Amino acid sequence: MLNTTELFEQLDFQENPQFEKIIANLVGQQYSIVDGFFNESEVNTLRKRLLELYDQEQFKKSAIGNKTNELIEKEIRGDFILWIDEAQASHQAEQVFFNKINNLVHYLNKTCFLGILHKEFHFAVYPKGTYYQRHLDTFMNDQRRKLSVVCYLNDSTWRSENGGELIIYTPNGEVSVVPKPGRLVVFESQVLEHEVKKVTHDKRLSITGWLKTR
Ligand SMILES: O=C(O)CCC(=O)C(=O)O
Ligand SMILES: [Fe+2]
Repeated sequence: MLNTTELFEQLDFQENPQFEKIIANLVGQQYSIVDGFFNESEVNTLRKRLLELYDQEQFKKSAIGNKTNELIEKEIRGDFILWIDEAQASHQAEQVFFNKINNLVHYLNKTCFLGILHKEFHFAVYPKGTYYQRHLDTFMNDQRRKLSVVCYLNDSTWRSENGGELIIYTPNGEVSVVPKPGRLVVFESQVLEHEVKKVTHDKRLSITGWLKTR
């Protein structure tokens, strides 16, 4: 019998401990939290890019639904978003982001046969006082959303007192996630309800997206 490492060698495939952890977590508890998914310099590059686009007023009020079917509903969510078009992503920041995400997607498809064929990602800014009420990411019309992926781009001065925690409602209780820079959260879009608590200081910065089947 081959062990996993030998099997991967034969498949000309490099085992990735970080991705393995995500898979093990997803199998065991339907979500995974990975610190340092993006390193400090990558987070700085991404944050700078986000703020540049935000300052150019390219963001718009978020809506309920998906990219093609949006309904603005201020009571439910208060963030501002900008969809990222990967095909147009010429900037270094977007390339850093998609390189790593695409590696993860290839890994998931190869090792778990997840069949991820599409992705959609947006930058998000939650100004002070905003939140996103408890919801399921597939609630409107998108059953193709398989995994939700959130990556936090706040700077290192972000504190838990700033609010804006992500609460994931699991069968075993609530999990509270502080939006620390570089932290990635992945969870099953069709299964786990979640919410973003009100931001009480500063503005909360992130990239959120979905890995989708056909
Ligand atoms: O920013 C987060 O932590 C989660 C955002 C979210 O739930 C969403 O955009 O659907
Ligand atoms: Fe969500």
